[in-house]
Amino acid sequence: MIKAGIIGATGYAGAELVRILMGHPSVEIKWYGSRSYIDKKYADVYRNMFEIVEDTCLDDNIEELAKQVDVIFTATPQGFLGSVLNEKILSETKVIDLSADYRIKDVATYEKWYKIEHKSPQFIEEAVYGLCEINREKVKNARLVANPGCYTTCSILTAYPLVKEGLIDANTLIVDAKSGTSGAGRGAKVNNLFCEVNENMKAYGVATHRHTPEIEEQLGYAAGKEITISFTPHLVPMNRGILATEYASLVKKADGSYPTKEEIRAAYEKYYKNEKFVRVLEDGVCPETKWVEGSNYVDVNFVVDERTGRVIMMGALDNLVKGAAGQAVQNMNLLFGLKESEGLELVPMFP
Ligand SMILES: NC(=O)C1=CN([C@@H]2O[C@H](COP(=O)(O)OP(=O)(O)OC[C@H]3O[C@@H](n4cnc5c(N)ncnc54)[C@H](OP(=O)(O)O)[C@@H]3O)[C@@H](O)[C@H]2O)C=CC1
Ligand SMILES: CC(=O)N[C@@H](CCC(=O)OP(=O)(O)O)C(=O)O
Repeated sequence: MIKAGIIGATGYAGAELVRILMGHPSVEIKWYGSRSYIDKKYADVYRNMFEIVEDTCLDDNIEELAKQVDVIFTATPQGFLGSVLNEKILSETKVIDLSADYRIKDVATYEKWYKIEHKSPQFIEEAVYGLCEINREKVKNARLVANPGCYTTCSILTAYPLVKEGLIDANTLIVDAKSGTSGAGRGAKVNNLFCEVNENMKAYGVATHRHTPEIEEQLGYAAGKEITISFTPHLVPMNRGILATEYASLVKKADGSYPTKEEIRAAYEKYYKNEKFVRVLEDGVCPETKWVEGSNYVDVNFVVDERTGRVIMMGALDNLVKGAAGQAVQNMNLLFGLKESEGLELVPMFP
């Protein structure tokens, strides 16, 4: 059995990790890390775990944890892992970080967008960006995996084939994304109170959201050049789910015509035909958050708008599963040579 520890097990992403790992046949959770609930029974923090998890919350002492487990998940706020990571930890255990501390390769970009000084940038270079469908081979040999977040996983996977194949001008990409409120975490914030969120929809972080450089970096690798995009997130009154609607200009072919629907579908099939967790929907079917809820799937599709010369791409995922804990477990499976979908055969729930 793989011994796992979770720092931040009492947050929403950590709790989803607990739920998924409880059903994983090859993993046992040895450490439920917390900051506010030390010595309290985990099932008293999350009562859905009553008579399922008997353990008590421990602290966030990552150095002690590293001696005891094969893999550590850090489901902690930005800056936590960066402030505690060291060579000894990485020599003793694998680390999968659900925060953004090791996602962005350029430390100045991280510090500018996150407004945090990075305390251990020496590990940024070796960290592998854990978007499994794209970086699978690199993940297998990593010590440190930077698990992509919810908006970014959805935004990147939705556009990736068309950027990679040069079918769209990546610099024209506009990502309009919506997130359920669990994306903001369990901590109390006025903006996330029931009366602020219910029966309401709002954009936030317009032109300034920290996920913008992450999407630009990853799609830039696919494009083979630096790109600049627009990204606007919105908060919607749902518990879970991300829906990304993405617009980009199609690149004309040598004969002056636009790529056809069939050519675009062929690009999606080329990259995702064998991907268990990316479902390219049938022609005319738009992704919906409900159809992926509770599962590790990302549903994607597109419509060619011949009138404007643009393609509209759409993607949906569950922010806590493929957008966080599910993808982290997918990465863990790769790190330990397990079947990539082990413990992740979660059927979407409905209604
Ligand atoms: N929510 C989501 O949909 C997604 C979240 N993520 C990322 O996962 C991470 C966790 O997010 P989320 O679960 O939503 O956040 P929450 O606010 O729900 O949980 C944060 C967790 O971190 C712990 N914590 C808080 N501050 C500290 C600290 N200074 N030192 C150590 N531990 C601390 C908390 O402990 P306690 O509660 O015991 O105080 C809690 O367990 C973030 O980096 C986030 O960006 C990534 C993708 C999606
Ligand atoms: C609704 C909401 O507030 N969402 C969070 C993003 C989700 C998240 O936790 O960020 P990562 O994906 O980078 O880990 C936000 O906008 O900051």
